[in-house]
Amino acid sequence: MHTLTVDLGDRSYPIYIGTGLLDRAELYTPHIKGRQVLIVTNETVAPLYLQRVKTALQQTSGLQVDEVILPDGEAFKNLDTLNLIYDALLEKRHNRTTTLLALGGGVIGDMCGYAAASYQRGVNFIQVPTTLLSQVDSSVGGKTGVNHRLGKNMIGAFHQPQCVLADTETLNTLPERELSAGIAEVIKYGLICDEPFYRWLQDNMAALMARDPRALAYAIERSCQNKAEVVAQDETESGIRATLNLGHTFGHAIESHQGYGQWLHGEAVGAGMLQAADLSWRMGNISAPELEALRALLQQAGLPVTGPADMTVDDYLSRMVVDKKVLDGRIRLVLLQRIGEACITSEVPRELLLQTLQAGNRLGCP
Ligand SMILES: NC(=O)c1ccc[n+]([C@@H]2O[C@H](COP(=O)([O-])OP(=O)(O)OC[C@H]3O[C@@H](n4cnc5c(N)ncnc54)[C@H](O)[C@@H]3O)[C@@H](O)[C@H]2O)c1
Ligand SMILES: O=C(O)C(=O)C[C@@H](O)[C@H](O)[C@H](O)COP(=O)(O)O
Ligand SMILES: [Zn+2]
Repeated sequence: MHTLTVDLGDRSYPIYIGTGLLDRAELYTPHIKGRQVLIVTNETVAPLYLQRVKTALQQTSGLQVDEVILPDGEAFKNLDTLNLIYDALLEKRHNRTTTLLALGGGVIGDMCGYAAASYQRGVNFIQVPTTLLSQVDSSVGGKTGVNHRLGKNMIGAFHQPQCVLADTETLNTLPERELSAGIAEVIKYGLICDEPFYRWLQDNMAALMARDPRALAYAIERSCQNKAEVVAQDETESGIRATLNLGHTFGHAIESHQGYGQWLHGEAVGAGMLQAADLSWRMGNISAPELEALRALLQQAGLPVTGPADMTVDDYLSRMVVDKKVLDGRIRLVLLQRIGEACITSEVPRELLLQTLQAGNRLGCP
């Protein structure tokens, strides 16, 4: 097992990464302060992993262990589903010392985290991510929340977990499409802050897609290390943390326009990162061969390299103007300064943005 730390002073917490961690009672217990735990999971993950987590927790005598099993999917990441968590907490009389435990992917982690941030004005929670995307990104950093019909993650809070327990063996049951979605966020770290990792990904994408355990473990650790460093510098996104949003202004527009769940978050981010890279090329920041190499890497990872065929420029713009990074009414975008370095700008010439949005499957063409 490898242990990384998210360094936030007296709110620092560990990220445990390894195999067989779900069963290890001693990893959970130091992070459970009271006598109650509510496991939040969904109908897909519960039959696979719920009993193992319960068995581990029940080794602590006197601990009340309850569960709530939510419907599965991005379409259920909303306030209605959140209410099912509050219902369970109240019906089972959970108090302020309770601990919530998110067992599942990013949808479960974001919703469980927001329930923890808001229940009785804030209780503890633990992240047990079971998708690649949640192990490399969503379980770390304390962004929690739910979607609104008009925008992604529009209702939420920053609320850090007590620990993150990433059992990489859970990835053995993950559908191929979800593996690819997770790889999109992995590629993101290479692009925004870690060029050597980007080169490693170019050399090792076939191993990752074949779920080589060593390659996966390395990619997860390196991704978490990168994210932990950014979060430690800027927990609430007043500056550098926004770089973790590369591709997301385009990607969130795709997700909400298509209807949540039609495009997976990672798929929309994959297409969105290529749009951001196309714009970076139009701005003269990266070369045409670098743009082509990114397209090839995304394709090798099984990710889309164009947005939805039927999405118009106006469809994009009407969604992009509600992005959380908008400042003084102006869209702010994360672009590439070069491969391995991102920049945040509201100074993009409008005609270049329109060219990118119009380019469709001809990204990278004048
Ligand atoms: N908070 C953050 O910092 C952050 C970062 C990135 C993404 N997100 C959010 O995360 C969400 C996407 O997360 P995701 O990609 O994990 O999607 P997800 O949570 O929908 O999980 C993907 C699918 O895999 C299933 N699943 C989970 N674990 C499994 C396993 N081990 N075996 C088989 N099936 C399994 C789930 O039930 C679901 O059907 C989005 O809502 C996105 O906005 C948040
Ligand atoms: O942790 C962050 O910061 C991120 O931006 C990570 C993203 O991958 C993630 O999708 C996040 O939820 C997007 O945040 P939002 O503030 O744009 O909703
Ligand atoms: Zn994301």
